[in-house]
Amino acid sequence: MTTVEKIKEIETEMARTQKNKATSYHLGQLKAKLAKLKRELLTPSSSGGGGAGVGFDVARTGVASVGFIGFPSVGKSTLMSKLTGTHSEAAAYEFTTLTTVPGVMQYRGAKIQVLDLPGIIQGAKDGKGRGRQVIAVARSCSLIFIVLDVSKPLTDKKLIENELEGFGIRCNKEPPNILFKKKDKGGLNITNTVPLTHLDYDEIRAVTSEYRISSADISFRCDATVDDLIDVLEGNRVYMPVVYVLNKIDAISVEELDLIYRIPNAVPISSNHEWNFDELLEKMWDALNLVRIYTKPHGKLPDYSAPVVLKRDACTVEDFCDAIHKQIKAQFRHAYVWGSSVRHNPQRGESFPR
Ligand SMILES: Nc1nc2c(ncn2[C@@H]2O[C@H](COP(=O)(O)OP(=O)(O)OP(=O)(O)O)[C@@H](O)[C@H]2O)c(=O)[nH]1
Ligand SMILES: [K+]
Ligand SMILES: [Mg+2]
Repeated sequence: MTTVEKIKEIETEMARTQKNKATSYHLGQLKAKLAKLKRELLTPSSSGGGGAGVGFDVARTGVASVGFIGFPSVGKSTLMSKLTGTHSEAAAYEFTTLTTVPGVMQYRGAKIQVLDLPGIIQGAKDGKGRGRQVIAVARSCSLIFIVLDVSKPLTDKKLIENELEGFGIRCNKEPPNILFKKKDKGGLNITNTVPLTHLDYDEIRAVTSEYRISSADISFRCDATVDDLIDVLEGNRVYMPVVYVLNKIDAISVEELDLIYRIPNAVPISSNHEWNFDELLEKMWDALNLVRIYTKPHGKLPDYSAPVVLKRDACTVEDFCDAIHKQIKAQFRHAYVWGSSVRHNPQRGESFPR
């Protein structure tokens, strides 16, 4: 039996098992087995799985990257060409784009790489079409635009999310707050700081036993599900910011537009007409979580024309120096930093430990 067939079998078994006290151990075990099989699909050693490959891996530039994921002909390439000025073939037939097409966008002083990708189909994560290579590229981006055609059923949104989930990508989700520490002996020590309403002891035991963990401290600091626990044990999940780009609003009525505006993290646009690009770019900027740093020569005004742009989780004075030139740190003495994160304006940033 192939891995995909084994996955199918477990999913069928799960669908016919009702969740109750008596079955929770069994269901926990099935979920853990499923997660392990899915990991097999993602590891390069298994047939056809793993990383991107020819035509899919492209040179990375810019401080951040945005990957476009969606079903065929939703307008990904049209959007890419309009945003970056780089031509990516767009046409009325499906699978016009067959490889990764990179482009660069300049926004608020930041150089952002945009990756137009081939359309995916349902079952992509299991190896249908080029889906796996496509999603592997998306996994390495800083942000994903899930592009949807608003004249198609909105259930497409869930289908795409499922494909990404199956590839270990978690959309707009924080990592579950579960502390896990494996030990050599002492058995399982399970504690929780909040009531666990989705998870019982049997399920936890089923999962840990499936992963051959007999001794560990597990501390739940959130109302976790069994999937959250498995995510922590698997450890290779990517917690990805996602913006839902609802394209082709020129093809629907104002009443329909009112409805789709309620979807969280979504921006309705028309790629063809360049409608609402401002809102899209603002959402993109917020989701990328970047900071702009302006240099100020001693006794002069800051140069507001060309910021150094860094990621918010890596924007210390040291990161700043490294972004300019690797050698700067050697001569560096101190910097004065103004802004919202400092204790007082300006704050003196000392030299780095060497
Ligand atoms: N009405 C309307 N049509 C659009 C819009 N954006 C794109 N299209 C049309 O949708 C069709 C597909 O556009 P593409 O940009 O090739 O779509 P894609 O998602 O890149 O397609 P694949 O590469 O095949 O997956 C083309 O005929 C476009 O002209 C839009 O805003 N409104
Ligand atoms: K197309
Ligand atoms: Mg395309």
